[in-house]
Amino acid sequence: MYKIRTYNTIAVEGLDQFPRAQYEVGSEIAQPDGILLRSATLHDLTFPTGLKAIARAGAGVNNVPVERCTESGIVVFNSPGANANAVKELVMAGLLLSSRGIYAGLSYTAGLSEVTAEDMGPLLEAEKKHFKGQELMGKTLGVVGLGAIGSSVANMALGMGMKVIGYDPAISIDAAWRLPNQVQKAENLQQLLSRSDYISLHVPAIEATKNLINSTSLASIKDGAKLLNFARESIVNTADALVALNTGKLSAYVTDFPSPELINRPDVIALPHLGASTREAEDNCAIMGARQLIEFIEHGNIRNSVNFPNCELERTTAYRICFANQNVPKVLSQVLNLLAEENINVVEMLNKSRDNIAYNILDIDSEPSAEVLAAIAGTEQVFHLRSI
Ligand SMILES: NC(=O)C1=CN([C@@H]2O[C@H](COP(=O)(O)OP(=O)(O)OC[C@H]3O[C@@H](n4cnc5c(N)ncnc54)[C@H](O)[C@@H]3O)[C@@H](O)[C@H]2O)C=CC1
Ligand SMILES: O=C(O)CCC(=O)C(=O)O
Repeated sequence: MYKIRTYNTIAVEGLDQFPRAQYEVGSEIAQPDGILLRSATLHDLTFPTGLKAIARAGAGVNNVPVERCTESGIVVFNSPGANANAVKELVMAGLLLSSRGIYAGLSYTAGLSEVTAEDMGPLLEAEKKHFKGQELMGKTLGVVGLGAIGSSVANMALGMGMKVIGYDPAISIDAAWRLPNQVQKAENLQQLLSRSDYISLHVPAIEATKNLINSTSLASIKDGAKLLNFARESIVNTADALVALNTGKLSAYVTDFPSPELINRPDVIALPHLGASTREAEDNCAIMGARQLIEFIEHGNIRNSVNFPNCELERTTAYRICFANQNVPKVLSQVLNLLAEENINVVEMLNKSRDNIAYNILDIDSEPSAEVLAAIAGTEQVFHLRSI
């Protein structure tokens, strides 16, 4: 019986992927083979013995100690693109909320319950001047990070008649293909900031993006620009953003990651991390995460990992060995020799590497003995071995 520990509320559609005859799934499981989670932080987790993989039902893995997982041979997955549409739609709402008097107007009308039907019309017509906004059409949106969400946001904005400028120094080939050619390329962040009426952030929370938006970068923005942060709190220096709001340099800050000093300001739209909170996105992420765990646990296949090479081999025999090693010469040949000494034939194999990790899937024609498995596990540079 395999065991999956869940953190956070995971969509039932994802949990239903685990056949209950083979899997026990729950939030109280102590010695799991796999973990399926959303935003819960695992940084203080002591890895339970036997933990093989962690699947983040979502995009950002800043809540997972990825480096420590790699050192312990634990594969970490995310679900790329699975919630991109949900975030894009909320960015669209953020653009509109920061441009039109929607929130202030709603608050105003909510206080009119005592006004008579006769007085209502004239009153609204007299007061609406307080809630005038601006249109998005013709304005420039700067998109920082052109991955799954950023490229989708860029497309949406073009569809709304905006001009779009994008910045992503590490854009993937797939993401570049997804981008319409109307998206102008910024040579650097400063150029993007200086040309944008709206700036939307879609980068991961990593060391390189910490405080990406700070007093120095904010100095480059157009007076009165609006900033949208649906990425992570750490990407914007809140104190510096507040100064920019107070001086009018920024006219609005829309954030999915508010801190206390941002609450109850008319120029801040603060949401409780709602970017991916749609039924569709939660289903997509949970299903993707669950399937990735099942593939890995049952077959050693790796799809959408953030720390191991992706490596998938259709199963050709009843016996499969999967192992990871430091990406140096001769390790694979040593393992093949150990198998050959036991007269075990390799029917199919796949070897993939990523940075300093190599991962191997070997379909073999007979069951490996405990001795040969121990010899492989003891091979220098091998740090993860399973016989499935
Ligand atoms: N508010 C919410 O509920 C959600 C927030 N997110 C956040 O959005 C982030 C992005 O998500 P995806 O687009 O799905 O990820 P992605 O991996 O598809 O795209 C991220 C892009 O950022 C680029 N990038 C990295 N460093 C950069 C830098 N310094 N400057 C400019 N670009 C840089 C990468 O090259 C990549 O193209 C996630 O890491 C997560 O933190 C994601 C989903 C939901
Ligand atoms: O699970 C969630 O609601 C958060 C999603 C998110 O932030 C992400 O996918 O990076």
